[in-house]
Amino acid sequence: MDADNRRLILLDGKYNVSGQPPLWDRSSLLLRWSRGGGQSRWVVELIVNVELRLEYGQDTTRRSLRTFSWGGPSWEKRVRNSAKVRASNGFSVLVTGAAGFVGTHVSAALKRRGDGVLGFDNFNDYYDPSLKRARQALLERSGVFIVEGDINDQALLKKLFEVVAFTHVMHLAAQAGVRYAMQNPGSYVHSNIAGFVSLLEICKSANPQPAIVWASSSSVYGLNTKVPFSEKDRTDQPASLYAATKKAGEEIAHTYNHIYGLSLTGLRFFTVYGPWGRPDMAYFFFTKDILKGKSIPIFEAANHGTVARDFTYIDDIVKGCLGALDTAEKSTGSGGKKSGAAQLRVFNLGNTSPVPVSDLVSILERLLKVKAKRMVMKLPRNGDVQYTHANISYAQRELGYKPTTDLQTGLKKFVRWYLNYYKPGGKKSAV
Ligand SMILES: O=C(O)[C@H]1O[C@H](OP(=O)(O)OP(=O)(O)OC[C@H]2O[C@@H](n3ccc(=O)[nH]c3=O)[C@H](O)[C@@H]2O)[C@H](O)[C@@H](O)[C@H]1O
Repeated sequence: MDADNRRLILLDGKYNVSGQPPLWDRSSLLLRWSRGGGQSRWVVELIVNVELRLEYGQDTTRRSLRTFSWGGPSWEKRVRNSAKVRASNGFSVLVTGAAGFVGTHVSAALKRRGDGVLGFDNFNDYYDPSLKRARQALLERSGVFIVEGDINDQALLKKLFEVVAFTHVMHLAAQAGVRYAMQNPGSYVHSNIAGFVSLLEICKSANPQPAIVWASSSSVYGLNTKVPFSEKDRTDQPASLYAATKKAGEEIAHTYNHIYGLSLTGLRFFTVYGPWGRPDMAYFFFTKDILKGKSIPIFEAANHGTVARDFTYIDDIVKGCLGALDTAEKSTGSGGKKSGAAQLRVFNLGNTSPVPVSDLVSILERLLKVKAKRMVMKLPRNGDVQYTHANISYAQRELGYKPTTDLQTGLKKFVRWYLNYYKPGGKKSAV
């Protein structure tokens, strides 16, 4: 919509965004006495206060992106208890996206080794929120409290930093999924860009500033054809808005590191899978549909080219995340002021052995003992790339990262969890 169109529709009073009140209620009419060209007249001016933020920065289309209630002495006590460090030299970690797939596993692992962990999640309905609630229940049993809120809520984040002096932030809250970006682009900007900036704003002003480890993505390599992907490769041709927002996150990280001395480590995850995984991912919904006898779309590239992923098992990713936290140096600033250069890193966390999607389906068939109804389709141009393959030598050297789970072994664990979780009366197994 061009500016003039927008103005006309605004004058009509019909233009609104995602069920929000019309934008013009923030606008005003001005009556001005104008002189010029030998004439004097009254001029009516419409001051249009259009905030693009309303279109892309806010995502109110989701049921769960609502206002949350928080605060009060018993709430603060729960926050403090959850974040309390039990091991000597342990960390106090704020984990955003704690009810998510990776967030749950990382929170549980940190808690197990005696770190203080406070979870944070908005429980949005991108996929079945009951799975997030089940993960929350698991974490609660191990002593991790998840604060319900959105990372764009600066008052809430600020409050958390007043209650707890977090040493680290593990930032995993994000809008994931490469294909969904075409349906709901605003949700990617809301979480992965505006939300990240909101969090960094609070971290930069915190005293002490925490060190931040956050989830980037293998998708930043976009249309690159040189494999394996190395951190030194170009990342300027993303194939999806998801990838573009993760790439933007890496640039934003650079800025906050440069200006405020925040210690920042980005982790480029490669197609993470495993128990308690994300139902929007192919291995998960393939399992569901194979069991239901539904056909599954298997993508192939032009000329029957193989589509493959460097599928990485969740336990390996968790080790990489902990390695990143353990080697993160302190931020150098305090109260919004930098006092020296701070650490800035980006690592690939992959498995270094890409597997064709058709082989993934064969493994699932064997494990489920059901023949899949395969429907081979051309790779759609909606965000997917043909191939991913991580070079992990940098993470190996710096983080001691060494993936040990092949796809067959990892999927076996996933399928065992899946069958147990979705059986009648299931949903209680441990991480
Ligand atoms: O590494 C990442 O950073 C990203 O990993 C994940 O993206 P992808 O690698 O695309 O995973 P996923 O959708 O499971 O598709 C797997 C394979 O199945 C193929 N695929 C997919 C759907 C389908 O219907 N058919 C099909 O063949 C498809 O072509 C692909 O080859 C995360 O979702 C994303 O959030 C991000 O974290």
